[in-house]
Parts: sequence; structure tokens; C-alpha cells
Amino acid sequence: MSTPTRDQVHAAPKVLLHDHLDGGLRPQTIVELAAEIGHELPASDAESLGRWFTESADSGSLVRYLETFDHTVAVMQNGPAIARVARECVEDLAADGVVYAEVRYAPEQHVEGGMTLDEVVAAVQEGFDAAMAASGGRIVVRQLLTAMRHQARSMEIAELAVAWRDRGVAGFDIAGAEAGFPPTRHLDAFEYLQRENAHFTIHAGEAFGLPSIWEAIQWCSADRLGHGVRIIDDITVHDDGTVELGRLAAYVRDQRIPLEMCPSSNIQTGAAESFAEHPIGLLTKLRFRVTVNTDNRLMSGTSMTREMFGLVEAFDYSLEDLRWFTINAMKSAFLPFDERLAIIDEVVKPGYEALISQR
Ligand SMILES: O=c1[nH]cnc2c1ncn2[C@@H]1O[C@H](CO)[C@@H](O)[C@H]1O
Ligand SMILES: [Zn+2]
Repeated sequence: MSTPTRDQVHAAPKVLLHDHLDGGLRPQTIVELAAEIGHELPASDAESLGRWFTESADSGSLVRYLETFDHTVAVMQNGPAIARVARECVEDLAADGVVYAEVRYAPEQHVEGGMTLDEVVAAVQEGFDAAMAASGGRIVVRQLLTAMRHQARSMEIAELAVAWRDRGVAGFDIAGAEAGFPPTRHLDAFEYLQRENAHFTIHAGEAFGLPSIWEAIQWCSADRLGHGVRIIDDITVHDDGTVELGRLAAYVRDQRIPLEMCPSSNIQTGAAESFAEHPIGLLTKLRFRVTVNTDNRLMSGTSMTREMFGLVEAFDYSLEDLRWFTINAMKSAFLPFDERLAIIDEVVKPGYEALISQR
């Protein structure tokens, strides 16, 4: 098994479960939308603005990383702007070889211009639908609705997710600064979603450790973990190379709880040192249900191809390993089982087969 080239990684079908709509705008689009509404930006041309985002997000702190979203959220306060950002997001993912994506954002952050929550979700869906249609079925995209963990609107957002479940919304999430805002703060929303047979993921174990992961799983019943990197704190590697899992780590692995890992984002917020030192290497070896994601393409200057190729370089992964990540992700998607299976059998497997047979 040889390591794939960057072109092969680009050509391979990829599945993305953790990508923020407001973390993936094209710098040029931000410049144009800001000009329309008179919003002042920290840089005036697209190239320096793109650099400003990656450099400012490179702070080693989640809180400072999140401050950069002030500018992307500011230009997403009217229907046409939101629909444009949503359409371009799907175009960019399709061009990167992504075949299925769940893209999240917090509707409550987009009502400053007077839109209702419903109108925000509709505008995103309009953009997604237009780009999916234009791709001729090459990419399928669903929305995840995020509630901000420091705010108190999670119940409302959960209800919004249920109201839109048959019109493009596949699930729910909470995001924002982790320390001081445990997931149990939103327990009523999670219990409501369970009663509605709805799906949700929780950002946990990124800036804060095991208690956050434990609450997300054992109190809130999260279907998946956003990041979850700190699960590594419950794993001991002994000098003789044997590995011991604590109870929580064992539970996460044994229950096949999907980990939405985002290497570049973790390096920027200080949750990991480098690709090579990222816990994803050990977690993959231990057969946790690991998936590879972008988190915020703008703030990290990244793409699915870049994240996966970074892992190839760090861990010598083969196309078979990348297929494993991709099938893990597709199995963990909040899409009906038959639709997941169809994408695995008709798109992912043949796509990798074609690349592997060329080798
Ligand atoms: O890695 C992350 N951890 C926690 N919160 C995040 C992360 N990336 C983005 N957001 C937050 O999610 C909101 C909705 O998309 C963004 O506005 C940002 O505040
Ligand atoms: Zn995230």
C-alpha cells in the first residue's frame, strides 16, 4: 500500500460532518458583502483578509479564535447574503471532492437585520438547493442547526430543527466557548430532541476535558462528539507500548460514538500541537470511530483535501485508510440509513476502488 498523492486525495470522494457555514466564507465574498452594508473589515482586499483570518485564529485560545466570527456573522444578516454564502459553500465543497456534507451555523446569530429564525433557515436552504441542483447530484448537503452554548435559545433552536427536519435540516448542535458552559445547561433541549427522535451532536472535549465529554454522552445522549480530542486524557499508553482505556474512553469506543475530528482547528486553538502529534493517530489505531473534518475552512485556510493530506503526510495513511475515515463518516451521518448506504455503495466505494486500481 503506497501513500496517495495530493491529487489522489483531491479526487477521492470525501464526507464532511463538521463544517461551519460562518467559518467557510470566501474572503472575496466577505469584502463584497461588507461593502454592501458598510461593515468595516480589518483588511480591505481578499488576500490580506484571508490572511488576517488565519493569523488571528492562530491564537492558541478558543475564545480568541471565536472572535474572528464577528466579521463573518456581520455580513450574513440578510436573505440574499446568506443564500449566496450557502450556495458558494456547496460549490467549494463539491470542487474539493466532497460528496456528502452536514454544514452547521447558529440561526440565532443571523437575526440582527430583522430576519426571523425561519427565514434564516429558508435562505440557507435556498442556497444549498441551488448549488446541489447545479452540481447535477454530485454532492448532497444537509443543515445542522447550532445553538450557542452561552446563550439561552437552545430549546427554540431545537424546535426549529424539528420543524425543518424534512426540508433539509438533519440535526442539531451546540457550539461556542466551552469552559463555563457545560452541555447540561441545555439539557431540556436535548431531552426534547430525544423525545422527537431527532439527532444531535455536541461540541465537547475541545477546549475543556473529560467532564464535558462525559456530560455530552451520559447526561445529554449526544449521537456524536464535535472534536472529542480530549478523550485522549482517559487513555494511558504504558512504557511497554500497551494501552489502557479508562471507563469513558472505553464507552466511547465500544458504543462506536463518532468523533468529528478537526486537526487544523485543534492546532490553532491549542488542543493539539501538530498533525503528527494529534490524538487522531492513536485513536485511529485503537479503532475509535474517527472522522476527519474541516471545522472552519476560512479560519484554518483549509479544505477536506488539505486535512486528509496532512494526515497522509503525518501518519503515512493509505487510500484504504482514507476510505475507512470516509465510510466511518458516512455511517455516522444524520441521514436515513438507506440514503447513507446508497452513498457508501454507489459513490464512496467505487470512487476509492477506481483510485486504488490505478495504483
Ligand atoms: O471549533 C469550534 N468550537 C466551538 N465553537 C465553534 C467552533 N467553530 C465555530 N464555532 C462557533 O459556532 C458558531 C456557529 O457556526 C460560530 O459562529 C462560532 O462562534
Ligand atoms: Zn466546530
